[in-house]
Amino acid sequence: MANSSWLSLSDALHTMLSAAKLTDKKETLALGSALGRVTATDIYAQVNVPPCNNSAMDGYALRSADGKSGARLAVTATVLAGDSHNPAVAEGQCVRIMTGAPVPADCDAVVIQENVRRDADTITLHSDVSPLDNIRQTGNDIAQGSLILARGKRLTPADLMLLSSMGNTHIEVYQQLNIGLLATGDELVAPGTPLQAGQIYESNRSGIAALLAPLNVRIKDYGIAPDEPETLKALLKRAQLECDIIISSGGVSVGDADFVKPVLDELGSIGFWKIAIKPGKPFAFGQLGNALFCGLPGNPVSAYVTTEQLVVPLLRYSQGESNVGNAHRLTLQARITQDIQRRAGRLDFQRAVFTQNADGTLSVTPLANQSSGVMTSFTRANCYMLIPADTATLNAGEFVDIQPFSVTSMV
Ligand SMILES: Nc1nc2c(c(=O)[nH]1)N[C@H]1C(S)=C(S)[C@@H](COP(=O)(O)OP(=O)(O)OC[C@H]3O[C@@H](n4cnc5c(N)ncnc54)[C@H](O)[C@@H]3O)O[C@H]1N2
Ligand code: MOO
Repeated sequence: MANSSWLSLSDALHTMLSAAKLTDKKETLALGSALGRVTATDIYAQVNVPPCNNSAMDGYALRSADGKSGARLAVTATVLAGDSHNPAVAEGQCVRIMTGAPVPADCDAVVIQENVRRDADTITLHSDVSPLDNIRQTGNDIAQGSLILARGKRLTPADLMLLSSMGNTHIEVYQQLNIGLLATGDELVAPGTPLQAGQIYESNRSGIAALLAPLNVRIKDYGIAPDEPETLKALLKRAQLECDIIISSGGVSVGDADFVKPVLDELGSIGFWKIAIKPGKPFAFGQLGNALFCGLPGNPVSAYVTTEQLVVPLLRYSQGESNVGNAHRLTLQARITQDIQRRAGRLDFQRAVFTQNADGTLSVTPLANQSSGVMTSFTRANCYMLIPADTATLNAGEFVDIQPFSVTSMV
């Protein structure tokens, strides 16, 4: 049943981003260590790329005025990539030139060698040549002084190549966020230990840490806390001094051993509790001293979904990344292959498999078991299928939104 006190996903995200403290601590890193970090300043091109007119092809540099089909030109010199000489080229002459070599100042075109016949030191053109043919002009990729990366850009491999192409060796980025991670629950034991009666293996921390790995944060693992308020308080008091953001899983519901919310209330403040999403309803957000606190539900699927949909955007925003807001996940449209009946009230993130049809359209089939404790359907799925909060019935053939798993939020 829907409840009017539950926030929508977008309102929850908005509240979290509004509470985020943008990091202002910067550091300078060698490019080799900067992948996935966020730029802390605007970066302007220090040089033209390419730095001089150079040839895009192997062939002959000439004056385009001489470039008529059938013309015969004398080959007077050779220029290789890396050469610095600038041979004079008179009317009726040309120079042999290689890809990447500087084009002599007297020339304004390059003809590819496939379009000439060479006899000793003479070439005959097979076709007309136009000004600037096969020339990569100075500054054509990047003009010196132009903005190439704006502040707030998460660095991709392509960005690092671009920076290197301009001669940069280091870059100013925001410092890593310190993220505290803990699991709560008396029943939990770390994998590697034999299970006793009543115990299960703790799995949420490994998945959450892996989901955060591309964000290049520093994770401090506080381990597994028992369902005991005083121990939890002591742990969170320590974590709030050591972390920018604390992420816990479990203990946020209404059971007799669910202490996370009352402890958050006592030590800090609760921003909101409960969101109209499925899974993930009892997600709690608040403040502990100077740290933000995200209390994920303990069910593994709920913890995973709320990490992806709420925690990742919060971290990206806190890291200084611009462009987090409206499009943090690519959303496509697919036709559902079966009827669905469900109880309306929460935006449903169903684990599903999408395929592409011969005509390019997409079809999507939800997996049979959508229980919040079942991770197997996650590993078999390749997308979320979203059912809007107010939708109770979907008929086969209708369009639904899907979010493919393999496309991350690095837009
Ligand atoms: N009376 C109600 N009961 C529940 C409600 C409700 O509204 N009323 N909400 C349900 C929903 S929805 C969820 S989600 C869960 C969330 O509960 P908690 O956050 O308190 O989670 P726990 O009770 O601690 O654990 C739930 C489940 O997940 C297992 N678990 C917990 N942590 C881990 C971990 N780190 N690794 C692996 N498995 C974990 C735990 O053993 C439980 O089976 O509450 C519903 N109840
Ligand atoms: O919200 Mo719970 O996450 O439905 O299982």
